[in-house]
Amino acid sequence: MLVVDQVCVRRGAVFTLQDVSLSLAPGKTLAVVGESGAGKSTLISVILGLVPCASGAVTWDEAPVRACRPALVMQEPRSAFNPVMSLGRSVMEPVRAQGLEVDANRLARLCAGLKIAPDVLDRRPNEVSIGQAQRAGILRALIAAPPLVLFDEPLSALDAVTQKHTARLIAQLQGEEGFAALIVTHDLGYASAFADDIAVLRAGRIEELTPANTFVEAPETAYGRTLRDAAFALGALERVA
Ligand SMILES: Nc1ncnc2c1ncn2[C@@H]1O[C@H](COP(=O)(O)OP(=O)(O)OP(=O)(O)O)[C@@H](O)[C@H]1O
Repeated sequence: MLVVDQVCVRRGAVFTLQDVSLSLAPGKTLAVVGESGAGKSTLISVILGLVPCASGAVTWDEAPVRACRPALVMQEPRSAFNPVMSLGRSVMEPVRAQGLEVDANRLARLCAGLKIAPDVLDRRPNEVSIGQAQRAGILRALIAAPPLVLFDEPLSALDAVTQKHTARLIAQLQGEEGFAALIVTHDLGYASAFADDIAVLRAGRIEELTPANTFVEAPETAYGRTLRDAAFALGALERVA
């Protein structure tokens, strides 16, 4: 399981994460919400070991997280891929980097689930739609069957119908594969519908960590209520319900 234990991250003189603690078990989904600049991307970076902890520790099964080869679904679907490589070649890289061959059955099953036509993988990122690139990003993350997947706004580039389809698909694949999922999102409707728990990050601290099914009815903090009410005002919660 993923354990983030009293982590502080400092950028220059400023702490961008302070005393952040959370855990995430296999098969579970934690949504991290919070306004711009709250530290959500920094949390992903520190989990992946891309920025150091000033204090505290991040582990997967009591070892450094990178040892479990976590996968990241990046926010910008097209720029997440090498522009001069076919999507298919980029997708295979995490498997080949481990000195393994791609399991053709697994690839076919994931492509079918993600509705990725074979010819899409022959194209470069600028030759597919943003939605196709986003689904290819999810394929690349899942192809090597990682135990931990970090999703940074995985639905942000998609229209509402494709968002719903892709959210359900991620949940279905998680049910089959049992990976732990940490999802950074601005979308409280998505978080409340698909996560087990919701962590509200505010100015680098966890303001509250609440089961998703009670967050909509009863956020634990005034700031949680502010976020919830803002999402209601924009219609985000009604959209998923
Ligand atoms: N490389 C950096 N150097 C200095 N400060 C940084 C750096 N990256 C991020 N920050 C600062 O850290 C804080 C948290 O940024 P972060 O990108 O984690 O927020 P976020 O919650 O992901 O925001 P958004 O929703 O806008 O993506 C911000 O104040 C930001 O300006």
